[in-house]
Amino acid sequence: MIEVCCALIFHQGRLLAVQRHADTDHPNQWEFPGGKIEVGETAVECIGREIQEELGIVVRPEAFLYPLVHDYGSKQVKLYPFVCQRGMQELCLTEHQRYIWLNASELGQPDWQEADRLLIALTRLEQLHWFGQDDEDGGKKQCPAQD
Ligand SMILES: Nc1nc2c([nH]c(=O)n2[C@@H]2O[C@H](COP(=O)(O)OP(=O)(O)OP(=O)(O)O)[C@@H](O)[C@H]2O)c(=O)[nH]1
Repeated sequence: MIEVCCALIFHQGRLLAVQRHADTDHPNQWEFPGGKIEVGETAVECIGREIQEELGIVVRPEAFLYPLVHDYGSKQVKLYPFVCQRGMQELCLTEHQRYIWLNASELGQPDWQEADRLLIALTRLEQLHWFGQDDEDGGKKQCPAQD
């Protein structure tokens, strides 16, 4: 079982999704930023490290959702989803090809990895109260190349 933390990062009431590169497992599919928990690391430490590495930002975990186990056939993944608010730094991708900010009604549109599609459906993600909420930095800081 691969234990993976992922971040549901909200900003101005929208949720961040990132797209995997074409040359990875699950090419071009969408997921939440995150990665595998390393030996000796807590889940909270993992999510902080992964988000710093992948997006170059510091996030503040606010809540966690029930973990979800999914069997891809070739691997079993246990996904630990953390709800986070975005920090103040610019968002710049190091391990994904694109990002998008989704509102609740757009959650079904990306071609998600299977575990993420299940997470969205089973937890009724569109009902999270963070959708539609504003946050403090007014959305001014974004990586220019991604706008
Ligand atoms: N980061 C992330 N990984 C996810 C999500 N959903 C999901 O099934 N996964 C799976 O969890 C694992 C996360 O691994 P990783 O981020 O550390 O590294 P990776 O994609 O290069 O995977 P790999 O080392 O197995 O090739 C992958 O097997 C990926 O397919 C998600 O929302 N975020």
